Amino acid sequence: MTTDKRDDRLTARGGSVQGTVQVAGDKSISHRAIMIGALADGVTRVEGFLAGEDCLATLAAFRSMGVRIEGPDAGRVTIHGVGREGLRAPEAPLDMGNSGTSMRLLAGLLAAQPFPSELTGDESLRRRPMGRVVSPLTSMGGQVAALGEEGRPPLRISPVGSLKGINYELPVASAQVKSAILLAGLYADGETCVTEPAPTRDHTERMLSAFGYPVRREGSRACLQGGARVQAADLSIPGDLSSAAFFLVAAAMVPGSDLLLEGVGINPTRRGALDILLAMGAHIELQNERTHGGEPVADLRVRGGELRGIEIPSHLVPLAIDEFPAIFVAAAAAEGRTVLRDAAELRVKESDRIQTMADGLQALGIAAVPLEDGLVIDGGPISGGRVDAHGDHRVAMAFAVASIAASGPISISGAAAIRTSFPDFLEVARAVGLRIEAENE
Ligand SMILES: O=C(O)C1=C[C@@H](OP(=O)(O)O)[C@@H](O)[C@H](O)C1
Ligand SMILES: C=C(OP(=O)(O)O)C(=O)O
Repeated sequence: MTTDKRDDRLTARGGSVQGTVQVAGDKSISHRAIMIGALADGVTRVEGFLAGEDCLATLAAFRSMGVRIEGPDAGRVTIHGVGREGLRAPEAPLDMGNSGTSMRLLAGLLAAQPFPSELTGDESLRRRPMGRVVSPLTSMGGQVAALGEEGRPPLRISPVGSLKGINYELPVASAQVKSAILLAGLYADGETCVTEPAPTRDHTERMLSAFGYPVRREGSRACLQGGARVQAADLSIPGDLSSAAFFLVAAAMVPGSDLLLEGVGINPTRRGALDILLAMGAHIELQNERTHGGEPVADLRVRGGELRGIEIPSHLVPLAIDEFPAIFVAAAAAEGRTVLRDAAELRVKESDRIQTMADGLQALGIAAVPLEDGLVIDGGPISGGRVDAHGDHRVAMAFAVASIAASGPISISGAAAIRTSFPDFLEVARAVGLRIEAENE
């Protein structure tokens, strides 16, 4: 999907971090707005939609299943819901680009449809494990086949008469797997329950409730009864803490920085990065806390100072899973050692984030030792250098902000994927004072 290579190489030359910014809309919530809005009876109006390539892949998939969607236009999207039985067979395989969320959640929804479908993606997505959704969906009676090696995409989904509800214990803490099962459960006979080994983002449960679909939460279990209808609702999507994390780190690690990030989601199942950075000594204040579209939101004021290395508590890992590239940069700039364990999931993201981050940090003179399930980083002087983001948006943005604390420019290849989650990253970064150039600009 990412064919335009103009901004695949970036050079980041440091700068400062000052001012007030709004980060892009939340990616996880934007995907779900399209999916659930499409299944609803009535018209759903969305504000704050993230027009990144991942969410646009979800949007395109629903258009090709007959859903009329207007926008995105300055974050506004209007979804003309077709109702729970209204999706039509797509004419071609659905290309989910770089987006694991799109592929896994759609696998659940499509397993319940009366038509066949196929889900494919780019080179990175075709390397990611899908057995984790194939297995529970098969237990529900679905026919989902992973056509790649060892449970990898593409996925071929065949229609079945009906699905049955299950009681599923997630073997890994994954909101994508939980959501795939719950979306299939909307169509299943009886009740579908998912138990998680640790809390994961609960945007699917919250959004279904906002669309009038009852979801029961009992401790670590989320349950719903199949067969009810979804009612259109207007939604306002908060800023993405996963995008804000790059600027939180940029500002927190350099004395003299002062930044206000407005309207950022602080859902307790997502805010692990805030708690980790606070434990590292970051000066972050949560201001003007409020609820926005069923999600807790705050303005985050962050001021630069000294950070210290910590042992990252395991319970925070799933709550900060996408923010580790940024947190590793904070650890590199911190005094002392940071140890992360219990984070093997990082190896199966858009890149192997343990290895790509360790390689990049080492290239910048930082002692970073990969573990099977984590990383040990000794903070120290960060030099300039060349790093490879391996087409991973979060790795590219992490190294771009690392330049703030580096003694020389950082040249980053494989950075075009930034458009998947934060298409205006360069504009926002420059607005706060970072000096970043894209090759051929
Ligand atoms: O449900 C979601 O929107 C997401 C869940 C997480 O993945 P896992 O479910 O694989 O942990 C996260 O890494 C991803 O960026 C978005
Ligand atoms: C892991 C991520 O996304 P996805 O799984 O949707 O590709 C991410 O955005 O960091």
